[in-house]
Amino acid sequence: MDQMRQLVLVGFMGAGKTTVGAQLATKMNTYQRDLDQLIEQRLGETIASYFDRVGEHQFRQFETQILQEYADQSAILSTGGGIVMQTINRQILKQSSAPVVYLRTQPEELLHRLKDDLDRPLLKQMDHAAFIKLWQYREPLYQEVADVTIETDQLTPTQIVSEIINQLEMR
Ligand SMILES: Nc1ncnc2c1ncn2[C@@H]1O[C@H](COP(=O)(O)OP(=O)(O)OP(=O)(O)O)[C@@H](O)[C@H]1O
Ligand SMILES: O=C(O)C1=C[C@@H](O)[C@@H](O)[C@H](O)C1
Ligand SMILES: [Mg+2]
Repeated sequence: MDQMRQLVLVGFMGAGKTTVGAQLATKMNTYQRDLDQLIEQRLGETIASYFDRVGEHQFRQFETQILQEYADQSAILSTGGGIVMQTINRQILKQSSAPVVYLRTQPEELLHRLKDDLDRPLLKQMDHAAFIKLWQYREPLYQEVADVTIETDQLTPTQIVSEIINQLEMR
């Protein structure tokens, strides 16, 4: 794989975009950008606090603005779990020169991974049934933008990194 080859990671919250993105960057000797972190840096505020203050609609508008800025700029771009909710974001991802990798994880496994996590605003508002419903709603949207899908349930982040590199090299 080229040293600076670009790649975008998408998937539901807890799928491992931030964790896998960081490991991929080390392995590929390049850098990772995390869209949630870029948003927080730009806002000077956590997403959780911004969400509470202005609501989801305004957060999504800001998310699109930052995605537009970085979609073609970053070596490895880890996106937020809700990036596929906006049609315009899906267009940006499909038009990006970077292959889009969907980290696909079953909702039960995600709930297990996130059980002690209080930082994700949407998680705070949802019971298990609502979480599964949102997963089912988003699933085809991730598939729509993905060039490669990796089933992550049974894999460690290190194994996922190897699988991504293998699959991209085979393309
Ligand atoms: N393959 C994996 N197996 C087990 N645990 C994992 C795996 N990938 C990530 N995790 C754990 O799951 C949690 C969520 O991971 P991470 O923050 O990378 O998800 P994310 O996709 O970036 O979520 P978000 O969309 O909310 O930013 C972390 O505690 C992380 O250590
Ligand atoms: O799934 C979602 O909609 C979100 C996931 C996080 O990455 C953040 O982008 C934010 O909390 C929204
Ligand atoms: Mg993340």
